[in-house]
Amino acid sequence: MDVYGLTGGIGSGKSAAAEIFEDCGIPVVSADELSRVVVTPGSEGLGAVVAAFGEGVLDENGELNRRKLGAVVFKDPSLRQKLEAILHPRIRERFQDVLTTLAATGHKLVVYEVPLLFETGLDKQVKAVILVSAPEAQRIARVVARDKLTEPEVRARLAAQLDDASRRARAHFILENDKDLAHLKQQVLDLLPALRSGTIPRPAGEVKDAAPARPAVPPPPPPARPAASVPPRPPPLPKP
Ligand SMILES: CC(C)(COP(=O)(O)OP(=O)(O)OC[C@H]1O[C@@H](n2cnc3c(N)ncnc32)[C@H](O)[C@@H]1O)[C@@H](O)C(=O)NCCC(=O)NCCS
Ligand SMILES: Nc1ncnc2c1ncn2[C@@H]1O[C@H](COP(=O)(O)OP(=O)(O)OP(=O)(O)O)[C@@H](O)[C@H]1O
Repeated sequence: MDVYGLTGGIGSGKSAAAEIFEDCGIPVVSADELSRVVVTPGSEGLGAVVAAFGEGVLDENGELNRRKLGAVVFKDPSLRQKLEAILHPRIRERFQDVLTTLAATGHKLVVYEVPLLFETGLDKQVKAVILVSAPEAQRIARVVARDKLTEPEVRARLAAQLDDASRRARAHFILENDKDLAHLKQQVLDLLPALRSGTIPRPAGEVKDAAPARPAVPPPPPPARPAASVPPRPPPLPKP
């Protein structure tokens, strides 16, 4: 089964692109969603988070207070790494379970939406990387408008992620999401034949760094002068 990684910085439009893939009948698994599944109340994952960060990260219903935990871990890289060390192996395990189920139901390809695809080295394990890209200011404005995070909170997450230029250099396909959703949708539709056939271009960074390619067919030699163009020798002069 072919796994395509879908990634991008915060607010780039990963979920928007994921929805379009799903509308096209391609299953999408979201690492953000799995990161919620592994900390549901009563789960072993939530127990591990509480053991590491204390009961203070739970709300009155015993659920993880994600905003509170986010405020803690995005201020301190060592605490963020501590949380990632708890959650990432559990997310990976869950993903393998979902993959097994999808393969058993006859699916040939799946899109895995992972914000930290490059940061976790997962880009090396997928068939190809699809990047959703948009200018930083636009991404911040979108997330703030979504009313989920404040601008300083978004900036703190940005700081914990790879920059977009590095992502662009390493992605096989780039969806430019700096216009409306119809523009994004058209790019996803244009991408489908390549994903279905497995035709993967080289990342822009690799192409730029590579030695100039030799022409596939050497240029033809210059044409030989046609014999007919040689003026005929004049007949020998009569002997005196
Ligand atoms: C800190 C948590 C509880 C905050 O939860 P919250 O509901 O506010 O955010 P959510 O999980 O929906 O993530 C929203 C976006 O934040 C960014 N983000 C999330 N985790 C991280 C991280 N560890 N590093 C950088 N950016 C991150 C991503 O762009 C993501 O799409 C949560 O993000 C979390 O558990 N993070 C650690 C797990 C992780 O690395 N998840 C990313 C998927 S691999
Ligand atoms: N092309 C677009 N035009 C207008 N709004 C958009 C566009 N793309 C995405 N949005 C909106 O911007 C917000 C962020 O998009 P989305 O949630 O898809 O990003 P994301 O990369 O999944 O974000 P996060 O990293 O926070 O999970 C959403 O409210 C979404 O509806």
